[in-house]
Amino acid sequence: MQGGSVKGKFISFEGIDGAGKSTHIGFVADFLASRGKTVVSSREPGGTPLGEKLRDLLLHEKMHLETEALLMFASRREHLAQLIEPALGKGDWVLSDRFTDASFAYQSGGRGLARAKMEALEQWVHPDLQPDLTLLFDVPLAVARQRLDATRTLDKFEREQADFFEKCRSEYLRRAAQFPERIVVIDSTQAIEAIQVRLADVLEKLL
Ligand SMILES: Nc1ncnc2c1ncn2[C@@H]1O[C@H](COP(=O)(O)OP(=O)(O)OP(=O)(O)O)[C@@H](O)[C@H]1O
Ligand SMILES: Cc1cn([C@H]2C[C@H](O)[C@@H](COP(=O)(O)O)O2)c(=O)[nH]c1=O
Repeated sequence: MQGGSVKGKFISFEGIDGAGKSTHIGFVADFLASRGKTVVSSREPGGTPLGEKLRDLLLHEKMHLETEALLMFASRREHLAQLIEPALGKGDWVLSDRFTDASFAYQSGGRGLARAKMEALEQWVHPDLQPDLTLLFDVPLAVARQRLDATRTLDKFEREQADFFEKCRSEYLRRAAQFPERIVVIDSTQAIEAIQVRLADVLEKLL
């Protein structure tokens, strides 16, 4: 799924807020390191100094939905140029807490921006590169809300209503059905240990 000169592997982590992505990134990094891989963990929006400034705006400022989509892809463009592509070129494994599936889920699914606009941005920003594997942590909304409420001060996205997240989740699942060779759906209602057994099984197949 990657461009010709790329040597490492690229794994993205997706799911609605509170689904449990971040909890498992450390496990995946340790698992891959134990198999001799050099691992770079990052996130979107963010992952570079400029991307982190954009993240701060995106998570805290109200803006037009097209501005939001464009800034997500601006952050992504920088992330690809500064971190993802150089790391893959060196043979490193890149783990990204979210990538373009999140834009489809949140800006198209949640906010209602036409999918064709998202596809155009994707074609512009990374026409020849997709993750080798996307782990989609899927939970019913009520479970995600309960986990979030227990832990933190909510950002702009996390304060959205239930309907918004139902639409984000539906779009994620629609994309999983569209790209079954890339996106693996993980039932994130399971206990953390059971999820890790499943992750190890999925990762073995990528090594
Ligand atoms: N399988 C699980 N069972 C029980 N609790 C879990 C599970 N997975 C994650 N949690 C807990 O849920 C909370 C949210 O998890 P986490 O931060 O990993 O979610 P996230 O998907 O990364 O959220 P966000 O996208 O908002 O950053 C944390 O307190 C975490 O310990
Ligand atoms: C990449 C990307 C992210 N988002 C949203 C999804 C989340 O609510 C936040 C990031 O917060 P997290 O705690 O690091 O998951 O940003 C989005 O709407 N569109 C995107 O492309």
